[in-house]
Parts: sequence; structure tokens; C-alpha cells
Amino acid sequence: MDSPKLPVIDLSRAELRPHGCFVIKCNKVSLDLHSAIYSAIQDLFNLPTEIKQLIQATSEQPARDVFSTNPNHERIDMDDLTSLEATHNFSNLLWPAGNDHFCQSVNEISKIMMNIDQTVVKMVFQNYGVDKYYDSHGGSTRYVTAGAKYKQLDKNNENYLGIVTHTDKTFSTILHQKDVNGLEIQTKDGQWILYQPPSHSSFIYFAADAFKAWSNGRIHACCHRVMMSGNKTRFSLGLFMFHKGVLQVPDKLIDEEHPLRYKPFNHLEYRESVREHAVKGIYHTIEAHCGI
Ligand SMILES: O=C(O)CCC(=O)C(=O)O
Ligand SMILES: [Fe+2]
Repeated sequence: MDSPKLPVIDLSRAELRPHGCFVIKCNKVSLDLHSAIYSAIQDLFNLPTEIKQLIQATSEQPARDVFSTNPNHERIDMDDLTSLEATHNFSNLLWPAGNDHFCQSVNEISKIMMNIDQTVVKMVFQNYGVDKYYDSHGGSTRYVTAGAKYKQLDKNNENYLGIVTHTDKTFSTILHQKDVNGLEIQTKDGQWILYQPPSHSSFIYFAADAFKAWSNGRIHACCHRVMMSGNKTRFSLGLFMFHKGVLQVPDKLIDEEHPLRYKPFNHLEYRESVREHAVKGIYHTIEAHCGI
């Protein structure tokens, strides 16, 4: 039997079926930008622990408590880096003498990912015939850029689970990675597909819990995990999209075949509730939160 594959498509034909994700090949990330981004991300992770703790105390760290069960995985969340001003403010906290290299590269990639997200979400709204809601939806997005590091282990050949199997709590997520693989996507019949980016300028796009609920369950929230082989350090960078306010299923997506499955919900409250449950060791789901 052929092993399952992830669809690679061009943006004009964005298709989230069947796994709730697709791979985007674009030409926006030059080799120079690619190396600038990951040297900036490495600078970030190389900061002294006290400084990294300061960032964690000031940022909201949306997913860290939930998915990261492994001390070999570090994640740093940074709010609003699609704005150059917010990027400078963040960077000045860490590098009082300034770090233009960090600001330019991380702001640039955050904007590339934001533009991809806006294109995809707009297209999905159009495909469902609900584009009249797009402007108010798109105008209420909160973007969190996050860098992740998965450590190389001392014992070279030991595998470890970097992030447990989960769906993202976002509306959508876009990920980029440096050269080490590890991200795996679960198919509906439980098989795992390793994400292998076709080029240094490729991204993977995930529909997540809030997108699934908004679409009345028509869009599948991509189930994924990170499995590390432990012989190399892995870095990835993602843009995590949240809706500021209440999300509700558009009337057009409710019919006899698709009766309403989700009550209106406040996305940021859902995220908070996920965190509160995680503290108690419970994996909260969108169905438990607002399912009918
Ligand atoms: O690092 C990756 O490739 C995946 C990260 C991820 O799934 C997450 O942070 O939710
Ligand atoms: Fe994830």
C-alpha cells in the first residue's frame, strides 16, 4: 500500500481536506532571509534563562502549558510581531542596545505568514459563500509568532516526543522549520505522515479548533505531534492566529445535513479555559467547550 502523502498545492487552490492542513510552496523566503531568521531565533534561545523567564512572565504563552510535556522542548511566544513597532518594543526588552537583525527578519517572516493566512481564510470564506463576514473577521485577528527549540539529546539515537498529539487551539496556524524534520500529521485513520518541506521557502498550514467550530465541523482541525530523533537540535517558527471576540457559525453553514454543532464562543476565553484545564491535567476540547 502507498504511504499517505500531504497535499502540496498553490494558494489559488487552497484545500484543507482531508487532513486539515496543506503544504504551501512559495518564493517569499530567500536563502538569506532563511538564515537570518534562524540565527535570530537561536539568539533568542541563547539568551540567559532569567531573561527567557522574563519573556514568559510578560507574554501569555498560549499553548506551552498544554502541549509541552517535555523539558527538551522550549517555546517562546511573541505577540504582534507582524508590526515592526511591536517587534522593536519586544526586542528592546531583551537587547537594550537594539537588535535590528532580529527585528527585520522575524517581522518579515511574520508578515509573510500573516499574508498567507489572510489569503487562505478569505478564500475559504469565499468558497463557503460567506465573504461578507470576512472583513470583520480579518480585522479582529491576534497574531502570535512563536519560536520553538527541540534539544539534541546527549544519547544520540534516542527518540522522544517533542509535543504530544494535539490540535491547535488557534483559528489557524502556519509553521516554518529549519532543516531538521520531526513534525508529523495524523490522518483520519490514525497513520502518521512526516512533514518534509519541499523547499526552504515552504510552510505548512493547519486549520485548528476555532476554524473547525466556525465552519460547523466542516473543516477538520489538523491533528499533529512532534517526534524527535534526538540526534540534532530542531528549530521551528510559527504564526498562531486567534480571533479577538466571539465566533459563531454563519447561518449559511447550517442546514438539514449540517445541523448546528457549536454554540457561539469567545475565542480568547476558549484559549484561557484550555490553559485552566491544562493546569489540572485535563486536555480541554472545543467540543467540551461549546459543542452542542
Ligand atoms: O514545532 C513544530 O513543528 C510544531 C509546533 C506545534 O505543533 C505547536 O506549537 O502547536
Ligand atoms: Fe501544534
